[in-house]
Amino acid sequence: MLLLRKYVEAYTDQYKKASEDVQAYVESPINAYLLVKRLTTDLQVVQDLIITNTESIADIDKLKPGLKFPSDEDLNGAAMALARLQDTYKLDTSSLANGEINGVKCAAELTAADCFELGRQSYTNADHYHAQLWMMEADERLKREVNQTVERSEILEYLAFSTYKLGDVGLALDLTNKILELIPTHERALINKVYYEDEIATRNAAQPKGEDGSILTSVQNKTEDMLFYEALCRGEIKPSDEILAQLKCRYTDNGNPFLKIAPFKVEEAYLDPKILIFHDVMADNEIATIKALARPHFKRARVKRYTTDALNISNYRISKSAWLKEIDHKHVADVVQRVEDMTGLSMETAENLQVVNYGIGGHFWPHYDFATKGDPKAFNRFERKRIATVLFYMSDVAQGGATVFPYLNIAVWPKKGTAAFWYNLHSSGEGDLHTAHAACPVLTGSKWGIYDTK
Ligand SMILES: O=C(O)CCC(=O)C(=O)O
Ligand SMILES: [Fe+2]
Repeated sequence: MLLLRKYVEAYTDQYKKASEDVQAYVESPINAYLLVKRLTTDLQVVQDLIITNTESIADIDKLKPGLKFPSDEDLNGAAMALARLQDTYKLDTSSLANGEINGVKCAAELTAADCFELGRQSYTNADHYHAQLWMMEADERLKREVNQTVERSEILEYLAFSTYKLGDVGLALDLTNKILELIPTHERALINKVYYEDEIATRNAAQPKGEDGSILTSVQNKTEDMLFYEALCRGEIKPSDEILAQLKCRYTDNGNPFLKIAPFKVEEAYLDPKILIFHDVMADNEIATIKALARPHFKRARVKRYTTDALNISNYRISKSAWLKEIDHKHVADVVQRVEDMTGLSMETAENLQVVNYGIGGHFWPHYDFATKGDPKAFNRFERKRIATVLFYMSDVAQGGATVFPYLNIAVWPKKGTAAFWYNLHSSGEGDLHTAHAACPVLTGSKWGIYDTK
């Protein structure tokens, strides 16, 4: 009973602290992780909090009644989001643990136990690369901790095993010997020692292990395509000078008399396929209305599996969506009309407007907006081919969050009030395979968009 009271008190304190941190948490993935550790309830809440943040203390307050201790699943989601950010934006583990992102201090420091927890979760995901990084960091931090937050032998055990999985048996053995210096009777260490020594003796050591079918997030396991995608997200890749030289900016009225007075400001981002950026196409008050209308209806985005036709939550698309109709508000109808004016395409076949919010770590892996060949539904008469896509940005994003086209080497950076527009199909009606695109993970801040396909 006493123990229970202690838990509740500790938790209440954590909760208070977490609420104060909300603003800071919006700024930093590390704070997001700490926040999840402090007040998660269930997976849905983690998704709301860390993955697609809710931006306000009122939202956090709503969670109060259901508070429970963070589950393994919650912490796991947080660790995966952090690993994604770490890889994509080449974030250094020690700096992250110091609460720094790209040289700017924006979060509290992690304890050795926090680092240990991140390592343990990575290990559970068979992500031995990040497990090793975080366990090494935990060990470093532990040396400096007066009140030690975790047992060194536990760190060393995970560290030895991930090191072994990454192929360095010699180091795994050294680490295991260190455990035995601390606890000479450590049972698992004694068994592993013999095992590692055997491996070394049979010179079987060079082979990295660990193909157990689980998620591969380690840098070692990344394909060239993934590494290229991440470089694009970091803004390191550009189209050739020849291609850039052909791009123009212009005013356009699309032959529409109404637009003669206020033509659109259009910037070409690519010519074939045509990708255009429209500047200043949403007013601040429209953005405020649309965010407010969408907020109560947000649900974690789901992805259709064509094999089962079921809509699933998936790690390759992490964001919240809500759908709005023209009748919901004049501002929605105005935006729908604007899409028609911008594109010259009728909105009759369009889906409702999808409002999307990505929080820290939120992203959408490279994909097409039209049904691809392998998808039997592509030939279903109910499944429309999406001719074009319009994407309005309703926020700037402090760091990360670009829309990138991996086959075209271009990155479009979100800017409040602008919109990107592209055709997904060739004029023949066939899908244009160069239109593959993705939403890079948000590193700091929050990304808001309206997504409309027609
Ligand atoms: O948010 C983005 O940058 C792209 C989103 C997207 O491609 C989609 O929702 O289909
Ligand atoms: Fe898309």
